[in-house]
Amino acid sequence: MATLLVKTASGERLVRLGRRLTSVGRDPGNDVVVADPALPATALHIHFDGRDYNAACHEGAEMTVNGRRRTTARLGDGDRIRIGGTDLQLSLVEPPAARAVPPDPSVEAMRSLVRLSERLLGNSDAARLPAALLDAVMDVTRAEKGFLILLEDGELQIRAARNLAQEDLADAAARVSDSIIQKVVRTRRPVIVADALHDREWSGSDSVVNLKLCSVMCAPLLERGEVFGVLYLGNDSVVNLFEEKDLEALTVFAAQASLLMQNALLLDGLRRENVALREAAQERRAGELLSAGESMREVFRRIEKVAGTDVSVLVSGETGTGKELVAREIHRRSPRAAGPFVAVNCGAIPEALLESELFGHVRGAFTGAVATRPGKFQAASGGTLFLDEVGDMPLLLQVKLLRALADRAVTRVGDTQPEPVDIRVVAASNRVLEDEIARGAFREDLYYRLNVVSIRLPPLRERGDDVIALARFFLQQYAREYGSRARGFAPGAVLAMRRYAWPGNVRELENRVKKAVVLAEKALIAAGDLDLAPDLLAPVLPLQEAKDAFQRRYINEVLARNGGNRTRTAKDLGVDPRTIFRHLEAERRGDGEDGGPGDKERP
Ligand SMILES: Nc1ncnc2c1ncn2[C@@H]1O[C@H](COP(=O)(O)OP(=O)(O)OP(=O)(O)O)[C@@H](O)[C@H]1O
Repeated sequence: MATLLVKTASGERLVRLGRRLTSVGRDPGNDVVVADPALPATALHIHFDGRDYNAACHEGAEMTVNGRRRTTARLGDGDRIRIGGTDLQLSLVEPPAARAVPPDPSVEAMRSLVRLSERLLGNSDAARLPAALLDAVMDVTRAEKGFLILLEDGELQIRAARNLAQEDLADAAARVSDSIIQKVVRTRRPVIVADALHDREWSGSDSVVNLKLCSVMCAPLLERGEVFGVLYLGNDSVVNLFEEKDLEALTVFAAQASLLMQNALLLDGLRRENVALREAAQERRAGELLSAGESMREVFRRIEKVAGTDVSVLVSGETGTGKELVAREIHRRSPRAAGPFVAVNCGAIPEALLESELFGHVRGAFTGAVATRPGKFQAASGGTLFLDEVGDMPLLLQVKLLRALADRAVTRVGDTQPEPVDIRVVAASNRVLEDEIARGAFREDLYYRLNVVSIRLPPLRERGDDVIALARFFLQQYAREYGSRARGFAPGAVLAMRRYAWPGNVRELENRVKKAVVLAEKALIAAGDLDLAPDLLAPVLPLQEAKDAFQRRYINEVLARNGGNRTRTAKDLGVDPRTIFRHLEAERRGDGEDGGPGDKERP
């Protein structure tokens, strides 16, 4: 039968060509596996057509036959193929020497090591690889115990300790000689100790004497010349067990082991980093308000200031600006973070049910009240109660809410006994509560109780480049979630997003980006994908009109911050109080309504 002599840097071996088609390459799936990094996964095929052997090299590989470059070749006896760093020689007659001469044990050991390395190549699990490596090397040496030790933060850590039965060794640290390991680490060279107890160099070492060591072999694991660990093999019952050639084999194996370990450690690090990044992204999504610019600076400052206290906070801002997210962030950073965060949308619950929803009810309090039930106040005990759309709460309930907040106690519907509750309240409204007070639709005393500190969220259109930063964040998140090919925004889309007024604020941005990402057919999302047609874009105003609009908004905002106090607002803005008065007059004429926070002068 024809044979192929495979010669690589690490040795030679003979392979019988028993199949019609024999594949050769680095991949473990080949018939002839060669651990040559210069080879592609499959480098060539040798085809036996019943009479001749024909070699065909694969794309990406370069083959020479008897020194001449070829892609295919009919092979004759003794022909030499070179591919990558590997030589292959075909023999059509089995060499008699192969049968006559007994195999050289060191070559055999080397071959076993190569085979083992090939087998271990697929093992990239940094936790399990050390034990597998030791089992493999102990298989081909006569060691009865093996240790794989890594240098971690300057300390030597035993990552695996095995016996011949492929079991973990207990009390591993007490079974190795520190002096031998230290020498290998220091000199970066392997060490063989034939009879440790009688060796002049080692017989004085405490660890050697205490452990009654006989034969030890230890080789460094190197990465770019630096030691990152050692392979340590020992036998405590036989002296002169290891010979120089065993050390050679161990050195070769240690070089392979170094590569495999580095590879596995690198992969392990990348895996862990990947998990950490994913978790960070999730956490950010769930808990953090994103902002790249200045516009939210005041919001963040206030969140930080109030989070540690128990004061009530009123969050205002248009729909979709992130009011609930702010409430959650305050809770998350507060001493109540381990307690519940309970949100109630006061505008979404029918008036008749809201009281029982908030304060709970006793059995039989009304038709359908078949059992006594706690309300959201009780559920939030020890945590934070978020009252969303508080401006939609009916006046009668506002009185009860005020009492509950003042007394820190609630009375269930149908009950007479108040029960204490320990909660912190964060309220939100997208109505301007000062206007509601002026209309007589919101109680002023409740407003002051809720608004100990106010946080106003600017609409998205006033947040400058936040719109782009948020859009990119949502794009990345949804592209990952939906496996979309979208990778970024086309310049037209960026322009359109900057110009659009975003009446639905961050929620609208998130929804538009999500839809575009899901439907994306190209890597770059265009303005049309976001449904931002030119007629949706805010018109460009003459400069004076834009200035007037900004001034109006700004004065309203400062008035709101000052609870409608005109004198304080004028002082803050550095203008005459008459300017504020004229502004309010103009506003009143503009919307045709009477009243407003400016009507009541507060101290
Ligand atoms: N700064 C931000 N960073 C990341 N996501 C945000 C941000 N602001 C808002 N969002 C997202 O936008 C959506 C709307 O936010 P949220 O519900 O907090 O707004 P809201 O002001 O309470 O809305 P509404 O007044 O309609 O109740 C949510 O999905 C939220 O996660």
